[in-house]
Amino acid sequence: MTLAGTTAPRVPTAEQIARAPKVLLHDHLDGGLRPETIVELAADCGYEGLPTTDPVELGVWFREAADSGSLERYLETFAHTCAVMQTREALVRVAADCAEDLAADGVVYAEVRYAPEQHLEAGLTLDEVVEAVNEGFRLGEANARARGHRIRVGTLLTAMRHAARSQEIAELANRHRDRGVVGFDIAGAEAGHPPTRHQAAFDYLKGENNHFTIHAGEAFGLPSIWEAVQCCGADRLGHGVRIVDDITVGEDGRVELGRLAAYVRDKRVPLEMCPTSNLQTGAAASYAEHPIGLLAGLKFRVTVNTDNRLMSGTSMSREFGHLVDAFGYTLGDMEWFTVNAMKSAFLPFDERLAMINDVIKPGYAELKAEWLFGPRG
Ligand SMILES: O=c1[nH]cnc2c1ncn2[C@@H]1O[C@H](CO)[C@@H](O)[C@H]1O
Ligand SMILES: [Zn+2]
Repeated sequence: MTLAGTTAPRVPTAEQIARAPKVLLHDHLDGGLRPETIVELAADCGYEGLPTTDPVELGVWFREAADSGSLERYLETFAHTCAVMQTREALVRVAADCAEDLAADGVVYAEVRYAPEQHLEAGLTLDEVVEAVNEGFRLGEANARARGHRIRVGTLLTAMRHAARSQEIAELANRHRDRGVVGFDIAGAEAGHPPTRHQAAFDYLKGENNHFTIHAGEAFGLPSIWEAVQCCGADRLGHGVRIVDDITVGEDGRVELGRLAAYVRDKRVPLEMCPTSNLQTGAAASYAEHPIGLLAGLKFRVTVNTDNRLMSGTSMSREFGHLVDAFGYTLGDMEWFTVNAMKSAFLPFDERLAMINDVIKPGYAELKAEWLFGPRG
């Protein structure tokens, strides 16, 4: 007897991927604006530096400019988004758009990051920036709810690694803790800016029992990951793709982990992987060759993320779509990535557990059962 045709289809449809509950841990607020919002905000504040004021052309421009193969060139594009995010109204609008866009894409929980120090040009204080962004997220959550989408958004405050404000930003994150801010991050060009430059900020946050993630192992290799984990004490790694440099796969398929890779896996250090962004900055050659396939196969604590939806022309559904195409992932695999992400979130344990048991698992169970009730021949 053959069982062909009587089991669940392996590969989820694009429509199922879109409806599946998703959790996003690594998304930059200033990397996710809608092109039309940028054009409107630029007109409002008199910013004349945009390469074009046609929203469609502008979206293409960001994707192409970010497609440079270098993290430094990729980061140059943020000058335009930050330029139009300098007032309270602009920050409220961008954050509200962000929550609505993520919710419409099936994201149920997101941690969105931004660098408050990059939004002070029109006179806002650091605290006013945080308050405006939080107001925008609460508005976006409510707007999403009115359209039947459920989403919770927390923020991570980023300090720029080339600058010298990390202590101030860490204190800001601590001050706004439990009021929208769930943690801290450092970002920006990696080479020449090791995370230990910001050791005082990390030590301060540890002293306060607060949480932080560090962009590491994206443009730079193992030493940056080692410092982030062993010196700074990062709770998670932003990207962390270069951990594969400490893994050897023999001709016979035998896998050997070096000490650092073994530590990262043993300690369940979450890796915030962003496949499309890595292709653009040259950290990976193709989706099929992206280290996420190997690392997920080895059961590292891998999560799937967008990084910058504008610069990468992406969404959580698109990232999963690419991975499904490249690796044949099933709904069960998507659920594994999503539970990994929820376990790794900077939300209190009871809330993470409820998200997993009451939102994520029932959502996937329903999707997994759909094949039973579809049209039959
Ligand atoms: O992938 C990345 N690696 C390092 N830095 C990044 C990446 N994406 C964005 N930013 C930087 O983080 C700032 C705050 O959101 C952005 O302005 C950008 O400079
Ligand atoms: Zn990032």
